[in-house]
Amino acid sequence: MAVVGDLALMGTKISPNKLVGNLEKRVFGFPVLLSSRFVFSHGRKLDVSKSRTAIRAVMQVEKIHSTSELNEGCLGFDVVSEREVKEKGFLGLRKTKLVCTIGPASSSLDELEKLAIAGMNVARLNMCHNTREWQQDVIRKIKKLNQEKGYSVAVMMDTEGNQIQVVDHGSSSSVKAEEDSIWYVTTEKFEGSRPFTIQANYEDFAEGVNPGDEIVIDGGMATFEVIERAGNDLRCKCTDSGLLLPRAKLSFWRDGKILGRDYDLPTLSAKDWSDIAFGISEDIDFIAVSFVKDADAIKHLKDYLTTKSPKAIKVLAKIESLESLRRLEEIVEASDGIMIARGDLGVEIPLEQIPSVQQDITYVCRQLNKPVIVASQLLESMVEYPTPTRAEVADVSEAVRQYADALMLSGESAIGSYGMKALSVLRTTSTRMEQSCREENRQTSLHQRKLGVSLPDQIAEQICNCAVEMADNLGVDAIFVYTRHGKMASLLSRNRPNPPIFAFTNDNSTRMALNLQWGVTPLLTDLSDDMEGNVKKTVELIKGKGGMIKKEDAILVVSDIIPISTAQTIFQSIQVMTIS
Ligand SMILES: Nc1ncnc2c1ncn2[C@@H]1O[C@H](COP(=O)(O)OP(=O)(O)O)[C@@H](O)[C@H]1O
Ligand SMILES: C=C(OP(=O)(O)O)C(=O)O
Ligand SMILES: [K+]
Ligand SMILES: [Mg+2]
Repeated sequence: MAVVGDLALMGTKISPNKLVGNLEKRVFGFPVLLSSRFVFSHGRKLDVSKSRTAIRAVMQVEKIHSTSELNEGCLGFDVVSEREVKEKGFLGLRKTKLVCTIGPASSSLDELEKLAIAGMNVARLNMCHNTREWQQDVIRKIKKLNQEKGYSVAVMMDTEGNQIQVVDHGSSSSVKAEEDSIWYVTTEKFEGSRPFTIQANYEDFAEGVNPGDEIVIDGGMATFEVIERAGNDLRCKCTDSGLLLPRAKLSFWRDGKILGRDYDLPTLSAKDWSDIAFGISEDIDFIAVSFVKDADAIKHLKDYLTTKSPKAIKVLAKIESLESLRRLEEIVEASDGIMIARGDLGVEIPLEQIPSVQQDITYVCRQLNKPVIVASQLLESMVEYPTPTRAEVADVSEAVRQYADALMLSGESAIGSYGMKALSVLRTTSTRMEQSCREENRQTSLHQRKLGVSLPDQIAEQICNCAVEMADNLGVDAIFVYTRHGKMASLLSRNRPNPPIFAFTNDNSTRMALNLQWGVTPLLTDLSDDMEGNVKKTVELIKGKGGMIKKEDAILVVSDIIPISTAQTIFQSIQVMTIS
């Protein structure tokens, strides 16, 4: 190993241009066997308040050895990504992650495996539907497929929540409300259906509603005008005819504005807590919390999970109400990720606001480095038909262009006959748009807010920003990151690099959590404090897979492996190597 340069920088600001400039001079001047390496090191005793602390950036050029004394080990490459790399090469890997809601149409082992093969990264169980036994059976089937067949599908539980704005007309199919017909909305509970009667699921649903107010069903499926209020019940006239579906959602409007209603109900109901306990015992990976109002419920759940769950379950907040939009930043900060639940959001805010709200939420999530899922009605027509509408394809493309981390199917995969086809539309549409974004170099216009407060966090962030700029400028084939908790992988992903990010971790919950992160392929492997050894070992293991990594492929390596022993120095580094 020859140290060819040594520069000491004051503070944490390191110009990416300078790094890239140096790298180009060095790397391209050397034969392919040589690699260039930047090491930023800092001791644990560094005091953040002392901003003048010098950080040494040591530039080294070393020969990558192809040694035979590698640690024994294996590489948890899921079968789907492995096949995709072999078929399409590193740059052909899809970046946008796919979530599928599992329902009666997709719950058999066979159907689940088909979805896994077609690219499902996360399976979602909506706790509004079906029984505990059914849910348990689905979760166990997914775990079985992962274990026995080498898939890596994470499991997400989506809480029922206190869904108060739900009404039912007592029939399992839709009912048409004709213009001028008179209907009753009642809190009375009865079995079966009564003509022109809708049951509300919450006693006080009519609180504060006056005659003349409008009731809008499912964001515009049908509209009623309130004629009279009698106790808790409402007598209404249909002013815009349309369909009432089972479990329809409603909103109240006055003078063209939605009535924001503050029901004093906890975000997580007693049933939700019981479902969460069940989820922990079934080793699920994500909990998506419905109808989040503020950060408190998220913090509460995260505290609860810290004491009750042996592994790190990630908590996602669903943005689907006016309240959650008003407190967006605090909710995003408190959670591990966000779902833009456009179904209910479209009931709570005017539909025409959904596209801009979606854009705002995806932007805030990227700034605060939290993965974001765009959900609901992406390919709704495919619940019935084998092809999507052109408008649906355009909607999916736009979500990908906004760099959402993940796209979600609901009824398309839960009850539709064309779940597999819908998933393949998401796959091909996202791959196409990702390619356009790369060609246009769109990610260079991303402005990332500085996140890190402590010096180590600032260093990690700067390293990842620089690493991605280098990776894109150099046109490397892949980025390798060695990470225990996934932090560096997510900071790299946040910059939406052109090459794929392979995240090597020794923690299965990190691996599963990274399933939602744009452009990251998580791999499970044992890691040691010896970075050199980790890199050599994983490169050899990938080489051993055959047909994946080629001679002269350039790999950019980032590491944040923090030594278990606190006495040791933390090494965070960017290294570029060429495969020999
Ligand atoms: N586990 C399930 N069992 C039965 N039906 C389900 C299940 N999950 C979802 N569905 C069906 O798929 C539709 C779309 O799913 P989703 O968007 O999650 O629910 P919802 O429409 O209730 O918000 C639901 O309306 C429901 O008919
Ligand atoms: C995803 C959503 O939530 P759910 O399907 O649970 O209503 C939504 O409202 O868009
Ligand atoms: K739900
Ligand atoms: Mg919802």
